[in-house]
Amino acid sequence: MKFNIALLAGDGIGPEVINEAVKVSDAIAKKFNHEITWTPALTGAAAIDAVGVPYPDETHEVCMKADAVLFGAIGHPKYDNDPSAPVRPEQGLLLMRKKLGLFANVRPTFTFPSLIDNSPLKRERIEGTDLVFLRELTGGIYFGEKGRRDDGETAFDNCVYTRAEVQRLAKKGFELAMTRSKKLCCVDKANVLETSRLWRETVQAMEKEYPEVTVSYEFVDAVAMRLVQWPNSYDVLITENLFGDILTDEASVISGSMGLMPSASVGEHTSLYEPIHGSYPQATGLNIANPLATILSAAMMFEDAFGLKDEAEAIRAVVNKSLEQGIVTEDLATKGSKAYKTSEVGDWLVENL
Ligand SMILES: NC(=O)C1=CN([C@@H]2O[C@H](COP(=O)(O)OP(=O)(O)OC[C@H]3O[C@@H](n4cnc5c(N)ncnc54)[C@H](O)[C@@H]3O)[C@@H](O)[C@H]2O)C=CC1
Ligand SMILES: CC(C)CC(=O)C(=O)O
Ligand SMILES: [Mg+2]
Repeated sequence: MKFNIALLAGDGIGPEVINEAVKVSDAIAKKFNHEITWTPALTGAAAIDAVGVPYPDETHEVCMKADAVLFGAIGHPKYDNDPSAPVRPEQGLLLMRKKLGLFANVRPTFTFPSLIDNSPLKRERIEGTDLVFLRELTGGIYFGEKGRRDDGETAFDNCVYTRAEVQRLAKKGFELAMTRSKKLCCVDKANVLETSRLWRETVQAMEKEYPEVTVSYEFVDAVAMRLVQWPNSYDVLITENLFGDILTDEASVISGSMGLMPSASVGEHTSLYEPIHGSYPQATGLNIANPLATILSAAMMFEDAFGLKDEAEAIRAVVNKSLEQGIVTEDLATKGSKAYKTSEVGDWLVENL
């Protein structure tokens, strides 16, 4: 098969982890007789520097024409440390998600048997964890009206959801639950927020369409606690944009590193595969970032976007093998063991595929 993949490396460690994902994807393509054409495009701070905007029209065109998009990360300290910057890399990320219609961000959280002791959480709590967050990605407080009042002393960010937005995300959640253990948790703050009450009411109304699915409704603050206390009690979780963003970073602690967790952003026009982490600016250019979240995102791309399960499994298998053999970057290296460079991990995976 032939694929055209849009390649959006972004900022910070983005280009470094993307580089390794390209190496591994090309090796997989070669092994299974596929042909990949990568089309790089600008995004984030790199795009602001080059053309003044964080998600240029040309980049959007490239994404729309591609069979899938592989995304690194965006963000730069010069914007993080300047709250008054009029144009920000993150605006590009949000615009990209909106324009590509990527309303559902699938974020699996799982453990690797060889890394159980890398987690600060106790083995008996986390062993066997295998849950999936479906994070709503194009609505909520990140996209509502925001601003400052005339007094200059007051700021606001509105959280808005429509029933249709909740329904399309929840539908994916129910469908996913049907393919797994038929357990769905709707995470909200319905005791306080009107948007959460709309979420709860909408999901409750959909329950009759999926009689086999057992749905629980839990408040986000309690989920934040139970997620690290009893992660095995969850299977599929649906939630709004902000809650999903926060809870999935928290959940990455279960796996042992933020640098391990992949995701798929799916929706209307195309699908995009991205690690859940950001541009980790402290590591930029040091060749130390863990590339596995991006490589495992590429595995999700092979499976979900191209329907190539064997290729995806081959990537996951070699990743598992590398972890078992201690070929890991410094975030996973235990005391006294060697920390491999980002590019060394990629090279090892290619050689051992
Ligand atoms: N999707 C995206 O492009 C995202 C962009 N950002 C942006 O990234 C910048 C940095 O944000 P932070 O809050 O520091 O989040 P971050 O996810 O970049 O880093 C947080 C911490 O996670 C760990 N980490 C992240 N990626 C790793 C990797 N590949 N290997 C090993 N460890 C890793 C590091 O300990 C790091 O200090 C900001 O500009 C932010 O806006 C943040 C989150 C997502
Ligand atoms: C700019 C943020 C919305 C990015 C982020 O934290 C994420 O998508 O996980
Ligand atoms: Mg995040």
